[in-house]
Amino acid sequence: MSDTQKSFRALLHAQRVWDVPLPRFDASAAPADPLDLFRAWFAEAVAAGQIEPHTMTLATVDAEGRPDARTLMLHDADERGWHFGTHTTSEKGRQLAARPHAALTFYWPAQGRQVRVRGTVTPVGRAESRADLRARSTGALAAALTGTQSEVLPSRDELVRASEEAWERARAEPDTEVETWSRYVVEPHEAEFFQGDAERRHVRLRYRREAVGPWTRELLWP
Ligand SMILES: Cc1cc2nc3c(=O)[nH]c(=O)nc-3n(C[C@H](O)[C@H](O)[C@H](O)COP(=O)(O)O)c2cc1C
Repeated sequence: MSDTQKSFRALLHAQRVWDVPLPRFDASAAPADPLDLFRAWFAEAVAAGQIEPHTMTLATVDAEGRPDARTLMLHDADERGWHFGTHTTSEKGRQLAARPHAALTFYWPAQGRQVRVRGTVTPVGRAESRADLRARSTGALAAALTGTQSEVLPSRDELVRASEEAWERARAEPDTEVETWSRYVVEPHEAEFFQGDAERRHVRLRYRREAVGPWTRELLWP
């Protein structure tokens, strides 16, 4: 084994998980709707000082059924589901157009918590997508205006040029439309809340429902 490999392994194996004071989670007192529990856990993550608790992994599948995943920002969570924004023309946008199913995961290590959501993905439509972008920062609009997400970039200079133009336009025309930008909503049929435990007796509470209707709740072996 090379020295680089050895030192990498030593560093890796020195890392710890569930090594901070963790909250107790009484699953028997959990609300009937996973949205209520998500909102409560989100507020607790913010209060616990969790960095960027509004970031999540979005997993999709490509045309061959091969998984793909990336980090995105949560734009909202309401009775329709969990919302995010992206380009319809991006890799994920194309994947979702062909196979409108996704999984989301949030990881909040400050409290040893994970939330998983699975569901059907629907674009919310032009009016809401436009409002979504308008409500966000100049930087978010500039990023959206830069466009061509997931295409091959021939050089860094090209990005700088396109980005400078996009920032200028975002400042001058804050209400400008970005045709390819859409807000999407993941309509959940399953959500799981995981509370880590130092003794590895983690609590996993899964919510499931067939269609729109009441949620069933069950505990899972960790
Ligand atoms: C913290 C963080 C937040 C991100 N938020 C978004 C987002 O809200 N929307 C988005 O399209 N990409 C976002 N990205 C970039 C994506 O991870 C990804 O690189 C991009 O969407 C292209 O993915 P795709 O090629 O699978 O379509 C974010 C990346 C990071 C690291």
